[in-house]
Order: sequence, then C-alpha cells, then structure tokens
Amino acid sequence: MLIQKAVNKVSRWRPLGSKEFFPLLFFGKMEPEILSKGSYACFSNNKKGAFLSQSQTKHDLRNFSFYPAPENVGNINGAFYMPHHRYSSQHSLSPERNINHKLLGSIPESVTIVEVSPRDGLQNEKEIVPTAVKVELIKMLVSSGLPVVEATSFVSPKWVPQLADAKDVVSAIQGIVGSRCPVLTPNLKGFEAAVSAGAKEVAIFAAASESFSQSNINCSIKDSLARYRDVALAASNLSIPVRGYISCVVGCPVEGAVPPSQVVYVAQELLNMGCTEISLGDTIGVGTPGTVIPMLEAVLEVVPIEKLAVHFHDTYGQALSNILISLQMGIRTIDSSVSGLGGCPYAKGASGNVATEDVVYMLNGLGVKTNVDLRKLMLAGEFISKPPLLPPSFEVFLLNAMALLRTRW
Ligand SMILES: CC(C)(COP(=O)([O-])OP(=O)([O-])OC[C@H]1O[C@@H](n2cnc3c(N)ncnc32)[C@H](O)[C@@H]1OP(=O)([O-])[O-])[C@@H](O)C(=O)NCCC(=O)NCCSC(=O)C[C@@](C)(O)CC(=O)[O-]
Repeated sequence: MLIQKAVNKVSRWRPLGSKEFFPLLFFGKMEPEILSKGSYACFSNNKKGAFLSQSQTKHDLRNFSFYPAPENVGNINGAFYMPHHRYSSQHSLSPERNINHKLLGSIPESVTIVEVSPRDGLQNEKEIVPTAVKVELIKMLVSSGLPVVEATSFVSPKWVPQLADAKDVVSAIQGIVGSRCPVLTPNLKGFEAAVSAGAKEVAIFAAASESFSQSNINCSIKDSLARYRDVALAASNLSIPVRGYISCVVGCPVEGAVPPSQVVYVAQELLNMGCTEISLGDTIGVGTPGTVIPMLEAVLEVVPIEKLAVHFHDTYGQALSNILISLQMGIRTIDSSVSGLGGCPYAKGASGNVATEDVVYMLNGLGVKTNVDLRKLMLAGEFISKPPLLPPSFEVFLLNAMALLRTRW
C-alpha cells in the first residue's frame, strides 16, 4: 500500500529530473545571446524570450544569473529567472522602465516568507501523513533558507486529526537552527502543551466573520478574543512571541463579503493583547485587489505596517496580484505554502494557499531579497507532493535511519 501524501496543487513546479538535467549540462549554452533587438536566447535548446528593454546590452545580460532552461525549472515556456536583478535608476534608461520604476518603487528590498505548509498545508489532507515525513518536510524547508516555517497546531485532535502528532513534531525539530518554527494554539490547553513540547513561538487565530469563528473554533469572536487574551498573557510571562491570525478578511463562506471595519476591530484587539505580528487571511481566496486594497488601507490605520503579514489562498488565481499590491503598499511579510498545499477544513471550497515557489519566483523577478533557494524549495515540494515509491513503513524507517545518521555525524 502506498501512502497518499498531500496533493501538489501547482504541478508547474517540479525540480529538474536527470533526463532534463544531463542534456543541459553537456549541450546547454550557459551564456545568454542577444538574437535581435530586445530579445535573447538563454540556452541553445531554449525558446527565445523577449523580455529585456532594447537599451540593454549584452554586458547587462551577463550580469544576470540565468537558471537552466526555464521550461525545466518550472515548465513555464518563455519565462526566465533573474535572481539578482533589481529595477533601479541605473537600469531606468527607457521611458517604459521609468513607468516600471514608478509602480515598483515602493516594493520593499527584502521580504520575510512565512512557510505554512507543515500546518496549513497538511491540516486539510485526509490521509494521515507520518510524523517522520512531516519532520523531514520541515527540515527540507528550513534548509531552503525559509526564515519561518510554521510547524503544526496544538488543536483538538478530534477537530484536526492530521495534526494529532503536534507534540512529536515539535520535539523532533528541537535541534533546528536558522529558522523560527511557530505553532498554532487555540487556547491555554494548546499553549501549555506547545510550550512543554518545546515551542518557542505561538500563533492564535481569530476571525473577522462570526459564522467562521463558530465553525472553526466553536465560539463567538468575542469569546475567542477572551480566550486569546489568556494565551497572550501566558505567552508574555514566558517572553514568547505571539502571532495573531485573522481569517475571512474579505469574504466568508457563509456571510459573503466582510466589511473592513470588522477586520479593523479584531486587528485592534489582537494588537492590544500584545501580538507581535498580525496575519490577514483571505481564507477562501475570494479577494481581488479591488477588495484587498480598501481592507489593507483600513487595517493600516490601526496596525503599524511592520507588524502586518498577508495570507492569501489562490481559489480564483488572485493570490499573486493581491501579494503584489500588498508589497506596493509596503507589507514585508508574506505567508505561503510549498506546492500550494492547503485549505481550511472549516472553510468549504477553500483551495490551496498561494504556492511558495510562485511567490519566490515573483520576488526574484522583482529583485526582492528572500534568501530562499528556489531549487531546494522545489525539492521540498516534490518530496511532500509525490506518492512515495516505497511502502510507508519502509519510508518512515529510512527517514528515521537518516535522522539517526545525522545526529551521529
Ligand atoms: C478550539 C477548539 C479546541 C474548541 O473545541 P471545543 O470542542 O469547543 O472545546 P472544548 O473546550 O469543549 O473541549 C472539547 C474537547 O477538546 C479537548 N481540547 C480542547 N482544546 C484542546 C487543545 N488545544 N488540544 C487538544 N485537545 C483540546 C478538550 O480537552 C475536550 O476533550 P474531551 O474532554 O472531550 O476528551 C476546537 O474547535 C479546535 O481545535 N479547533 C481548531 C480548528 C482548526 O485548527 N482550524 C484550522 C486552523 S485556522 C486556519 O486554518 C486559518 C488560518 C490560520 O490558516 C488563516 C486563514 O487562512 O484564514
């Protein structure tokens, strides 16, 4: 029997297979060539692209690091990757570049990506993913350079059976350095269990919609805030940072459109109880820039921009547009999930989170620093999305053996 792991929601992201890699290694051409005005070829076996302004020279092109053939990186024909390029006045030689500059000028130089796949990505998966697989996923995500990897939730196992192994996951990642690994805690019981397992950061999760609060955490918004005040106080006594989520910031599966004033109310309450960061969740992915901009403008009246994060689901393919406008408004923390895994068990119809690969690809294209290695990230996505070739018990045995070897050497 094979274990059915999470389903990769974004099949365009897959690492190079050896079949594609070896021809590139031996026959691929590493230097870009200008073919005609404004177009170039990255590899001899690649399609030609036409993305650069006519004023750019061959010298400019050499300064970019090109990935191997783009269709091999992500199956995106004609796309290409410029990790170190940033639009700056140095490059603003043509009028169209000036227009670009105006639109992109407010985008931050660096962005913190909060990877939520081990928690938000897996919580909705029906087949139970073995603890060792979850731990390996977290390690792979950490090794890709992600600064924050949300590890799991200390919620009721009756409500979310997939995350019933929260204690074991947190115990197993105690040695991890280089990334923060917060966990969700819905109440004091969850908080205490998280702390005794070794969690150093927690997140609480309220909603801007009354119906969603009831279906997700079985209480009203007011009662949830009272519960969270207790968690925030206990956390502050232990100097543990608390992130506050707000779900349904633009739309609710039951109530429809959610007015920005309800989001502002919950944001203000979370801020007052001491949350160090507030993540605004478009839980069912119904937002567009048309609804996200007014909501963000309203929240920015009460929450300082450096404390805000955005959390988009991609139900209608709007997540990247919403992220782009959030960046243009100055937000510097983006939540995402590798391979677009995710969906809330209590939000019917909610599709996956925005894929981290897509976010990193866009940020790289904008020249925004993330410190994330896209190739390693893709391997993590591949690892969690592909049904394994081995029986689960053997796979878990292998993962445990690898973990043991790592601790010995
Ligand atoms: C909040 C509760 C616990 C209330 O659940 P409840 O049933 O109202 O709780 P209760 O206090 O009446 O307790 C019932 C039982 O649960 C136990 N219990 C109580 N608390 C815990 C705990 N922490 N850990 C383990 N067990 C717990 C408690 O001990 C008791 O056990 P029993 O006596 O029946 O054996 C429940 O509704 C729950 O766990 N909800 C979690 C739902 C969830 O995880 N949703 C997904 C996360 S939110 C999300 O995805 C959105 C987000 C953040 O990603 C952003 C976005 O996209 O919008």
